Amino acid sequence: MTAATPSPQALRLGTRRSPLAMAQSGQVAAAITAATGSAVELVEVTTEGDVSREHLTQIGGTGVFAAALRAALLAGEVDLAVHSLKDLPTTPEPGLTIAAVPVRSDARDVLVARDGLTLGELPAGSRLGTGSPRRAAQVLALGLGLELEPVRGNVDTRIGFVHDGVLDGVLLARAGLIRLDRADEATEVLDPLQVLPAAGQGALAVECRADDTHLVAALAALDDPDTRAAVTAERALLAALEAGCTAPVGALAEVVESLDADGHVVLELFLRAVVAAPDGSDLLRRSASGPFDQPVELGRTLAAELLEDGAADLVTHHPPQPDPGSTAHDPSTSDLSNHQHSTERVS
Ligand SMILES: NCc1[nH]cc(CCC(=O)O)c1CC(=O)O
Repeated sequence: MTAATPSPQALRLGTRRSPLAMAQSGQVAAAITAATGSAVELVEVTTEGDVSREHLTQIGGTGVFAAALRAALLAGEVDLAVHSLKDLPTTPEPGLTIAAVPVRSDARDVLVARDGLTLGELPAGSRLGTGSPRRAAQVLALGLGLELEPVRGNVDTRIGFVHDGVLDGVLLARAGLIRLDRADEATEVLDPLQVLPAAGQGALAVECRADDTHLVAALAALDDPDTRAAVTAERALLAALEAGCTAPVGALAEVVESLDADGHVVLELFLRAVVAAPDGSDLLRRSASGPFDQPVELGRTLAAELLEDGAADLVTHHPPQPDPGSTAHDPSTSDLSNHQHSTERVS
């Protein structure tokens, strides 16, 4: 994807320069042009997350990708930006609005492993890379004896670790592979029954200045109400849990048809969630459904239930106490779980 020829009338779409960001920005730009007839040019915005070689959890986590794009929007340097919703902090940015949530791609995670292997086929001791405490915890909880290694870098870099034999596999979002036209490289699509995706995974947010009323109205053409309702429920759940717990969270809401008391078909949201101890030693799973038009209430209700179940205690999971005075190494404070104790969430 290359930047369009600059044109004074074109809408300026601020984007990170990673292949995935360029792909999804280009796809949204094409959809805007198709829906509104407006030309859209891509304007590269460098973010700290792209420049730094530090592990993402050490430079402030998920918000770094969004922050520079939001600053460029507020400064009037660009007119709109496309975010991966799962990378967008749950707190709204004053002065900006999410004008469209386009139709969601696949929300699920995938495994890209050597020799076409699935999780169940990988031998115990196999090493899997992920930068996501959520993915690590849920895969560890399967009890397969797999080892999880923190990795970062773009999709190409991470898959490269498998091709180069550095790792036996990596865990990624299927949506990213689809947008890069690489979905066929996955060796297994992980069932949400076992690995729930991040809140908002697979969905995009198109953000612009709230007072840019013409653009807000034009972008509404790209909005998908089902996706917006689902990710609103997932993000309300995440926001409510973030207030009281630092453990990794997975969440997936789907629009389902249900029958009301009179036998009429009504749309509902079905929300599933997991909160996991970072070492996978403990997981809380719950689901709930509610009216389509009350996604925030659904997310908050399910979060409250998970907190009642003890979600806030999961990150400080205490294995059986060693003998008093013992300085035995606690496996939950290994290098990997220290990364996972970050209060910032990564995918
Ligand atoms: N954390 C980085 C990130 N942000 C969005 C996606 C994929 C696309 C999406 O989930 O919308 C990815 C890559 C990945 O997790 O594999």
